[in-house]
Formats: sequence, C-alpha cells, structure tokens
Amino acid sequence: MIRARPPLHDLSEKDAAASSQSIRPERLPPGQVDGEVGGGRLCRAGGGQGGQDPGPHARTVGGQLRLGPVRLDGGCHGCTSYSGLRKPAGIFLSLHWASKRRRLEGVRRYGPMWKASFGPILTVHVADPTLIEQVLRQEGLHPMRSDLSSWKDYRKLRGHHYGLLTSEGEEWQSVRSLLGKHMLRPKAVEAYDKTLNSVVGDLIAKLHLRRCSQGLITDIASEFYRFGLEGISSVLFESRIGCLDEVVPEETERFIQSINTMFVMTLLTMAMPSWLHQLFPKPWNIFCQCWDYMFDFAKGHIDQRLTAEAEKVARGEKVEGRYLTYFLSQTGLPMKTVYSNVTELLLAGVDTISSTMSWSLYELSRHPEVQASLRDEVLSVLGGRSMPVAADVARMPLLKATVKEVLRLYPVIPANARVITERDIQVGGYLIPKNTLITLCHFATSRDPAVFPNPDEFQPHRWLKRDQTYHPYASVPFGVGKRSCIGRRIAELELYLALARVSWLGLFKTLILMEFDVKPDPEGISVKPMTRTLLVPENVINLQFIER
Ligand code: HEM
Repeated sequence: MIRARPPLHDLSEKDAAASSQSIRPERLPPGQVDGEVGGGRLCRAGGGQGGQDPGPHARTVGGQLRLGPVRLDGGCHGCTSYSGLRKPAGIFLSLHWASKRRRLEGVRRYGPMWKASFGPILTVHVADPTLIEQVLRQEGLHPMRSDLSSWKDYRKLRGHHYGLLTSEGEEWQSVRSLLGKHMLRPKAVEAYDKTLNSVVGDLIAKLHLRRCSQGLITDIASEFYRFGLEGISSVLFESRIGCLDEVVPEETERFIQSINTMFVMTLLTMAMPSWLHQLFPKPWNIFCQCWDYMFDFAKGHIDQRLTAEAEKVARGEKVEGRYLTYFLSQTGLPMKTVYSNVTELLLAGVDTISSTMSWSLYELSRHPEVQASLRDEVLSVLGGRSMPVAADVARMPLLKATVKEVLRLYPVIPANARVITERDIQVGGYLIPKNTLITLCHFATSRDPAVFPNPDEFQPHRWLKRDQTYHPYASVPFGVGKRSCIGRRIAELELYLALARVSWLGLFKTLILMEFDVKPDPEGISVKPMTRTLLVPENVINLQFIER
C-alpha cells in the first residue's frame, strides 16, 4: 500500500513562490494495490515483478502470466482522469516542478521511476537511460512534448499561428521538414559560420570594453544573453540588430526581459485554471504583454528585412537571401506562420546559448589545464590562420568534448517531456496510459555515478577515451529523435566559434581563450545551477579576463 507522503520541502524559495502548489512524489511499486495519490490513482494491473498476486487486470497469454504492469490513471477502467484539467506544459512546467534537486532527491528516494503531482497535474518521472530510451522509442509519428496550453491560448486569443515549439501533428511535421533542410543539414549550417563569426568578433570587442579593474567582468551571463540574441538574429535575418553595440538598443533589452518574464508567468498561468484568469488577471495579462512584445519585435524585423529585399528586386538588383527568414518566406507558408516560427526561434536561441556559454567559461576558468590544452588544439588546427571555418571544428575533438561535458553537467533544459497520445505504452514494466505526461529526467541520468564516474566533476577528456562508452540516452541535452532540438547544429557551431575562434579585430588577433586567460572571480565564489524553468546559474557569474 502506498502511503500518501507529505509535500517535499526541498523546493527552493523561488520555486515555492512561483508554484504555490505542493509536490507529492510517490514510488511506483511494481504490481501493488495503491491508494489515491495526488490527483491520480495507481491501480493494480497485474502481478508485478513479485508476481504473487496477478491482480484484477492480469492476463494469461500463451499459458503464461504476463508480467503485470502497473497502470496509471487516465485510461484505466474508471480511474480518475484529467478531463476538465489544464494539460501540463511539459518541457517547461515539468522542469519546474521537477526541479534539479527534486529530481535527484526523487531518484534517491524512489528509484528510477516515480510519479508526482503538481496541483491537478500528474506526471510520471523516469530517471534511467534505459527507461528514457524506452519512452522515446515509443513516441510515435508526431511526438508531443506537452500541451503548452497557455502558450496556445495566447496564440488563439490574438489570432497568431503556432510555431515549431507549439504546433503538433501534421502541422508541426510540415514546418519541421521545411526548417530541417536549413537547420539540420551540416552543409546548410556550415554556411552560417561567416555570419556567426562576425557576431563573435563583436562579443570579444564587448568583453574588452566591459573589463574593469583586474580584468573582472561582472555578470557575464547578461553579455551572453545579448550574444545569443544577436547570434540567432543574424542567422534569421542575416543582418545585425545591435545587441553587442556599446549602447544596447532599448528594444533588445525589452525583448530579453520579455522572455524572462514570460517564462516565469508561464508557470503561473499553467498552474491556474483559465477561469481563474478572470479573478486574478495580473499573471495572464503580463504573460500576454510579454508575448505581444516578442511577436511585435519579430514581425518588425521580418517585415523590415523582406521589404528591403523586395525593394532590391524592384530595382533589378540580385537578391542573395541566405537567411532563415528568407527561406521560410519562400516556402508558400502563410506569413502568420512565418511570424510565429521566427518568434519561437528567437526565443529558443537566447537563454540556451547564454547559459551554456556562461557555464563553459565558468568551468574553464576553474580548469586552467583544460584551457591550455584547448588553446593548443585550436592553434594547431588553425596553423597561423586567423579565421576558423565550420569545417575546422571536426579536427577539434577537445573543443567538442568540452561543450558536451558542459551540457552534461548543466543541461539548459534539465528535463524533457513526452505525452504519448496514440496509445498506452510499457515502460520499465509499467503500463502508462496514453495522454500521461512523462518527464524524462536527464539531469539526473547525466549526474548518475553509475553511468559517469565522478559525475559532478568537469572532465571533458572522459568523452575522448576510446575504451569508454556511455549509454546513448544518459546525457541527452538536445533531446533525441524526431522532435529533438532543431537548433542543435546552429547552437553547437555558435558555441564552438565563440569558444575557439580567432578573428581579425582591428589590428590584433582575438580569441576568447587566446586573447584572455579566463580566471575565476577573485572573491572565490562558486556558483551552483538552479532550475528557474530552465537551468540557470543560481548567482551571477563574475570572471576575470586577463589579457595574455
Ligand atoms: C545549448 C543550446 C540548446 C539546447 C541545450 C537546446 C535544447 C533543446 C531541447 C532539450 C529541446 C527539446 C527536444 C525534445 O523534445 O526532444 C529543444 C527543442 C527546440 N529547440 Fe533547442 N536547444 C538549444 C539551442 C537552440 C537554438 C539556438 C535554437 C534556435 C535556433 C533552438 C530551437 C529549438 C526549437 C525550435 C525546438 C523545438 C523543436 C520541435 O519541437 O520540433 N534550440 N531544444
């Protein structure tokens, strides 16, 4: 019998303030009869691994008793269902209530699979590479991360279309295929290296400017936010929007602020049933204002760029659109679909890059020996050239291993989610009814000592040992499969170029690691990751950039 447990009290204050709901995790004991748990009921569907009592749903197949999976509610003969409840926000909301510490705690207490409820929403957590693989292999034709209901509600309210993050089914598939051609094919992505290199040059110039006494740069992430936005904008519009200028345009700052506030408000709006928005309108209103600003920002840039292009054509000039928005606008998709996709791509390209850059330099500053090896590797590949091209990265294994290791330790999206809508699936011997939110806790698997020895240590070389392999689903920061991160190749290229690139800037060579020795904050403050929807540094990261 499962006992209802008291709420977990390991919520950080920020988490608790944002959620106001309690988390109630429960162990999933194979094949046992259970009580009500957090809005969902665990009911016996078979004999379980012990197999003494086959239970009411057990079946005999071919003369043998089928291993009895536990069936969770939703599709189980009259058990409680989710009808009338708002569906969960999967990738975002599940991250929140299954925060980093909570998930690690979940694994410690309940093993690799447990269920937890967040107010009315129930989610099954899996925190084992084999189980994650089982879920993803059964994700179906058009995988669904989650319902992201408040994001969709906003779009419906304003008459916007869905972008790749929010669309589902055939609609998602058709845009994914179009974008995939320009975002996933190695050759197509390599073509962005020139554009991205110019953004990196500006970043380095900005770092020079920002250095105060002893080379200290405070709050390095704030610079990397702007770098992330400038990078993705350059890929989308092939023009620069001034995020790394000495004086940052106000609209850029407001866009970044809107992303942050929108994420916080996502949690609140998802946790509230929609009728509550009438009674407590503030979170919903702020949420809509943020999205309004983000949609306007994207539309403004798209219209400006396409108008300039049309004027060129009218003048009989040649148009060489190599940027993503141009490709999208040529596909025959309605402009509203172009606007929503560009808005969502802009949004996706900011925190992800900023956080990974911040952690990369944070770890490198604490590991001068890795920094030195990386420097040697880059120099030997470039052999005197000042400008790397995307193809150079293939000969920089340590650079790739460094980014891989950073994302193992600090996956920006620390848990992923799937809602399998087509059918019930079996995972770890349990039958999970369709439409159940399943949280894939890859933060926990990537810090599991059984998979990665010394899991909390930054050891990029672990990825370079020929005799060592790891379970392919143990560290999956970009997700796996059809619905995995479509920006992965662009993100990786941007990170590699930023960490390794030598460029001409004025009269001298610059490279983040070549130009500077990056050292920790002299105050010696260490920074931990925390979950604020995405995995972010708990405190500001200050680093010293000492000119070499
Ligand atoms: C270090 C950088 C990044 C990380 C760690 C990351 C991680 C992820 C993850 C875990 C997912 C969910 C995958 C799944 O459900 O299986 C995702 C989806 C997505 N990412 Fe990224 N991402 C990064 C950068 C980017 C960038 C730069 C862009 C934009 C160019 C981007 C655009 C997207 C989009 C549009 C989706 C939704 C894809 C779909 O539903 O088909 N990401 N990302």
